[in-house]
Amino acid sequence: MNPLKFVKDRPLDIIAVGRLCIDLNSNETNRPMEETNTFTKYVGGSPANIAIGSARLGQKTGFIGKVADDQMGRFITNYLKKNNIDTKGVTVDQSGAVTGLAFTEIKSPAECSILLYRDNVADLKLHPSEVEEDYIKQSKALLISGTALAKSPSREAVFLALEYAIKHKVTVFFDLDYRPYTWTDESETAVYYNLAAEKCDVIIGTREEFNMMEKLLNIDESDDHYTASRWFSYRADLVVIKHGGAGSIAYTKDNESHRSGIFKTNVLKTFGAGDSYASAFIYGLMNGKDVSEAMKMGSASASIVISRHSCSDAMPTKEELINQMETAVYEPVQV
Ligand SMILES: Nc1ncnc2c1ncn2[C@@H]1O[C@H](COP(=O)(O)OP(=O)(O)O)[C@@H](O)[C@H]1O
Ligand SMILES: O=C(O)C[C@@H](O)[C@H](O)C(=O)COP(=O)(O)O
Repeated sequence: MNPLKFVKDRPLDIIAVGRLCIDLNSNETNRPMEETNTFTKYVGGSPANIAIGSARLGQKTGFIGKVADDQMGRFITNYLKKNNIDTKGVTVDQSGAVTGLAFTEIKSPAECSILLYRDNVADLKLHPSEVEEDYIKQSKALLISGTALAKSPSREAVFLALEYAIKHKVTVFFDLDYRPYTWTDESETAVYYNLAAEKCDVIIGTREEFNMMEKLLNIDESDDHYTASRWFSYRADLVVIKHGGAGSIAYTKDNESHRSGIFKTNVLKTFGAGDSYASAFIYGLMNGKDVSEAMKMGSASASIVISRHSCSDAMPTKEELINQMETAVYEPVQV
């Protein structure tokens, strides 16, 4: 069963809002970053990865974001265009802001970390005046990403995008994407995450991200069902809680639950799992799949991306995704 009803006949399937950054992934693996010397540069940033994944699957994809006025900003914009992503909503910062960098470390397949350089980044300077209502109303869906709530004016830009989406019946997906580095105060984080989540139709996050949101309200040790049910009294129709290698669980407003296992894979690194899961999960829901099948698509996409070096570059095509679902070993859920 798919609880979502998307408006039809719009030029775009999905517009992502948020950061466009650079991933610098260590080429030397199985060692700490202190012992690595070379990195490969990829486009990064959770919403950027999800947008690239969506476009790779054939979704008509747009983006609302801000890039630095430098070589990195141009590298990013060119890459989006090469991946058939509409960049009308991407503006260029003129304040001297820089591109966020994510240095990634692969100590072992299970022990990866991300070192974020995010001071004075262009993506958080996205201004409400740069969010176009006429652009958002051309899309069936909008994806927002939690880190864009970390600072003004990006925060207000996201809330304006949410208002436009609601006004024009654009289905809103919220990928929680909690990066503690980007925030200064956990209660501030939780306040804005909760306020944004009230306006969203689908909320996707890990158990830890939902715990952060609930800690503010002195809700400790809640379970996935309680977490999901909190949001059905607002706009949410679907809440997904991800549990890493143990799979994921989704709850719908009509009290159905769906569990998805994982696809066995040769894990090179674990980051990229969430973004690839989100892009294929959303693709499945927008292309007539029921929740369980869409979750399996998300899991299959994640299993491909964590076996590869990058996130954005590694996002699978439709053919790769179908092949993975047909050939990889599926391990039933453990959550
Ligand atoms: N070791 C793994 N092997 C196979 N699939 C995995 C593995 N880790 C995560 N996944 C898949 O990726 C999805 C998202 O991973 P998770 O780590 O929960 O999200 P995030 O990357 O946002 O923290 C999981 O629900 C699962 O389908
Ligand atoms: O989101 C960032 O700024 C870093 C990403 O580009 C990076 O690829 C990553 O951490 C992916 O995160 P995940 O998919 O949530 O594991």
